[in-house]
Amino acid sequence: MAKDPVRVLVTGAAGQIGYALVPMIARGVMLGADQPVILHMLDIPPAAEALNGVKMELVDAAFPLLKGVVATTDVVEACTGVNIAVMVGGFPRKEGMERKDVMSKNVSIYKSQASALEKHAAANCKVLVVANPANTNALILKEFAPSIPEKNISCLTRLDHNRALGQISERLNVQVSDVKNVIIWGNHSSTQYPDVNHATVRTPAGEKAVRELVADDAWLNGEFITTVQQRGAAIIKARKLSSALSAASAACDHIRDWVLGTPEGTWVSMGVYSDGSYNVPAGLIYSFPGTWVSMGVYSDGSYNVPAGLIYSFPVYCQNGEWKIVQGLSIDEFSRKKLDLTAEELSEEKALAYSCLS
Ligand SMILES: NC(=O)C1=CN([C@@H]2O[C@H](COP(=O)(O)OP(=O)(O)OC[C@H]3O[C@@H](n4cnc5c(N)ncnc54)[C@H](O)[C@@H]3O)[C@@H](O)[C@H]2O)C=CC1
Ligand SMILES: O=C([O-])CC(=O)C(=O)O
Repeated sequence: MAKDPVRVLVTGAAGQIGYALVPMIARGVMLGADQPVILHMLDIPPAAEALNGVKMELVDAAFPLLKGVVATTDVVEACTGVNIAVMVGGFPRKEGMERKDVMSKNVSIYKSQASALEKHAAANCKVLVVANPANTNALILKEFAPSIPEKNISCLTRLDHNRALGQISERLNVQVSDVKNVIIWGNHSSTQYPDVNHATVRTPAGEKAVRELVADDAWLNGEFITTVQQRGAAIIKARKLSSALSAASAACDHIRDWVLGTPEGTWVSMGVYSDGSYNVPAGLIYSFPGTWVSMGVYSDGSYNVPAGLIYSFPVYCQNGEWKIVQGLSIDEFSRKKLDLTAEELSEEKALAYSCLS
């Protein structure tokens, strides 16, 4: 029997990420090739005509899974009945503006959109905030939508996670799909910490540690980290526009894994026959980690990250829920980096709250 359509909201849908994202959703990239969708697209009145143009193109593309399109500048109409909300709309920094001015504009946008989602979205709506400052916008949304469970509110750091996978795959000349379990810790900003200490590559001889295969700690602790941290700026320099196709693709990855589960990503450990991976002797029944991904989620104090921040952690997803991967060892180098990005998020939180008063 055909599935009922899922209603997916994209805010800022007339912008460049929106333009890359909505056809992916309508093609089933986000929710699967058998999942019909109804797209809700929100933008602001000056972008109404462009938004209508996007709607016309969606009709012209004749996507079989697309069962309806709502294109509106009315936040209540946009939020009504949505099961998934991808928040891409926001106020960009303009010449001569202070950080606080940008924060203040976004705090007021996320405060009002939080209330609309809380009142009008479907029960158990899952929210992904993409617009920058993504972690702090998500935190404000959480604060002003108290009846949406905090586990349903997240921000996008999957783009950074995918960038880290891409860098390792290029460096080792291996398929990106054979690299797994990098981690992005913290803020979606240049203080984020891309961590490869638990990352592995699938090889004919089993899974091998990235550190062992790269065999260049100076690169892994230096240029690799700064390349991932500053990839957004490098794209802006090259394109004169910020990342859009990779951001849209990462947003689909984030929601897909959250809703449909991370690959072999169970949080119930399962003993399997060892093929020699991680240098575990072949022939033993041994419990190996599955594949995790990075998501910005509400900190519960795991890894001594202050509770009450939206912070990027490694997570497994199963049955529509995420869980922070526990028990990973954190060395001294990593500890400092986890703390530094947490400090920045605490400062952003304080700045955001000062804009509310
Ligand atoms: N978390 C991540 O990994 C990434 C985040 N971003 C962020 O995503 C955001 C969007 O990027 P682009 O699509 O390139 O920007 P864009 O400027 O092309 O589009 C933003 C859209 O949001 C709309 N908008 C502004 N205020 C709104 C409101 N109150 N309600 C609804 N719509 C509103 C604008 O009219 C515009 O159409 C930016 O904040 C950018 O910094 C970009 C790349 C990666
Ligand atoms: O830096 C920006 O404005 C865009 C962004 O977040 C990214 O590409 O990671």
